Amino acid sequence: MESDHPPLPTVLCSVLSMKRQSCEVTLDPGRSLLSWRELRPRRGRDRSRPGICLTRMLHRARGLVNSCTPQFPSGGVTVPVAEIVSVGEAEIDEKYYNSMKWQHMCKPHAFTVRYVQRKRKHRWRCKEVTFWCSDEQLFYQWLQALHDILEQQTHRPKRLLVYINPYGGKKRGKQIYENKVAPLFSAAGICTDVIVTEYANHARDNLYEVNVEKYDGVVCVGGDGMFSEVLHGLIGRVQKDSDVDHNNPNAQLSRCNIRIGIIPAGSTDCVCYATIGINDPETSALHIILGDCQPLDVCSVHHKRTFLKYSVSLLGYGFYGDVLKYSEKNRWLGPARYDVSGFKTFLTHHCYEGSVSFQPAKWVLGSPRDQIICTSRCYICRQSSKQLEEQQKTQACGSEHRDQDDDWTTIKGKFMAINAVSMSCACPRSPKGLSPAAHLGDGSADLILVRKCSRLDFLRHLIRHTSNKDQFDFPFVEVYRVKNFQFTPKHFEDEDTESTDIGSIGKKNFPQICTDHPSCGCNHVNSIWNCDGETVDQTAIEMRVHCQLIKLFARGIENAKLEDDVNPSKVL
Ligand SMILES: Nc1ncnc2c1ncn2[C@@H]1O[C@H](COP(=O)(O)OP(=O)(O)OP(=O)(O)O)[C@@H](O)[C@H]1O
Ligand SMILES: CCCCCCCCCCCCC/C=C/[C@@H](O)[C@H](CO)NC(=O)CCCCC
Ligand SMILES: [Ca+2]
Repeated sequence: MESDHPPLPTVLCSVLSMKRQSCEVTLDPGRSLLSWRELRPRRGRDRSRPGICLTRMLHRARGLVNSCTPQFPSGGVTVPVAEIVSVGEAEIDEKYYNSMKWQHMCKPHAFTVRYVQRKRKHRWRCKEVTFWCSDEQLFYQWLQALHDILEQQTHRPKRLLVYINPYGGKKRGKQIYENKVAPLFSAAGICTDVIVTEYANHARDNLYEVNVEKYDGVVCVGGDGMFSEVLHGLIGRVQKDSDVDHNNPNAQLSRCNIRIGIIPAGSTDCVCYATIGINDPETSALHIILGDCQPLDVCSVHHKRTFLKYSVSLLGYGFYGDVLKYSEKNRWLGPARYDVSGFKTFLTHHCYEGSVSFQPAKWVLGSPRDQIICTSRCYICRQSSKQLEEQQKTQACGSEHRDQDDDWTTIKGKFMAINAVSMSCACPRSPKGLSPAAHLGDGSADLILVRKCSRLDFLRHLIRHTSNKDQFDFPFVEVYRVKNFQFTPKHFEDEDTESTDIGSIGKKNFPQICTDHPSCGCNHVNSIWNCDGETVDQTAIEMRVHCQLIKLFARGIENAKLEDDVNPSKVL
């Protein structure tokens, strides 16, 4: 009787030589695993003369081919095919070749497998192992089998467009790419077109012109600002191509299917850190090579019916707006500019008056204080996006997104900081981020309101960003999971809100002195918005989250155990 099931792929199992040691090597296509383990050396065997045991190996190898399944109870190495970086003919260095006394053979039949090795704190390294085959036939059989199985990894990129910001962070972008990334891409057979940017917004503008279709991904080498350029270029290009008016705050934006990779070479590297778990160029390059895919929420920011910016990490007013404003003047300091400016901003201790209105993200399963961390293949993100899609289908409102009008909450007051984050915003300065339980792709943002408080209280709140303690556990801090929000500064409310000169509104208000409360610290009427590290001039804004609008070459945080990553500091 004929079976309906396709025949099981054949297991390839041979005795090969690795570092002068016999090894049983198995490729199991059914389970997509490559494994090897050393065979115990026989007593009395002359280990310095591996050539001698080749004949024995040859017999055993032939006997074992296609015959068994890998079972390595101890001591072996097993690598999922999905984590093999590349396979190729070994490049044998002369010294090793001579020492092997194999000079009599015309060519060594050896192949090298490069694969991902996990280190501490989400760091990945590319490890390599070389296997020697006893004859040419066996060598080609292995190369062919490994190439065939890697060909099935169809989600891996073959052609990438790379933008390098030579001036980001410590100005090491080019060096980082050339030394740490390019060799890995080339080993993995990835073709690249590399553009070293010559001015700010070069990458963004270029993305409107290039034929993006011919690439499997766009890579940016730089920090959050450089990522933001690529984000704006790609989203903008897709909306233009699909005739979506981005100035309409309710427009249903078209998703970008081309993935973005980030090689961290900036000052904060928040997007990279929060989606991979570390800001390490080699780790990022390996995630790109393996073809990881992490959907990411994007927030659109508008002033009235004018599009301002997109944000994926922090949209912050007050403290983080002021930090950015002062840091921009000190760019020459590199990454240290944020520390200097953070200290200065903390000392000035400004608060800002205004009103915040928002609609809660009712469909989401999580909440900002539930301590459920977003991880690889996050259940909450998958469920939330499914629910949101169904909701949108039933609304059946064509290309316009319509929110219900009945569930707005408005909060008025004086704030030290208003932060909206659509991801945790974890970064080296704050390993668990501004909102540790925020989700990368749940279609919501966490809106954190830090009301006016004493300097000491604000310091206690800030310090908790560097420890495991709950930064929301203060009477002056509130946090909401929202789908959108609007902010109107108090001074703006008093103005003619119908003014058409949008660009001048923020600038006009900024230098004014608060006459109401000369002693309360509100000596600046308005702050500015920090949108992923870029300044936004308008103070009155509205923001809306677009669920999973883009995709990154990342996989979220694997086995998120915050305790491992953060040194608990003193309770303040
Ligand atoms: N060739 C260039 N010359 C000047 N500025 C550039 C160039 N290429 C890109 N930029 C701009 O540099 C700014 C900062 O870059 P980037 O984000 O890479 O570094 P960073 O600001 O040090 O890091 P982070 O954003 O992580 O804090 C970005 O806003 C980007 O638009
Ligand atoms: C006394 C100890 C106090 C320690 C307080 C540490 C708090 C750090 C929180 C850091 C949160 C970063 C959020 C990410 C923002 C990025 O989109 C943006 C662009 O790169 N970076 C900054 O605005 C740079 C922001 C830099 C802030 C200092
Ligand atoms: Ca989110």
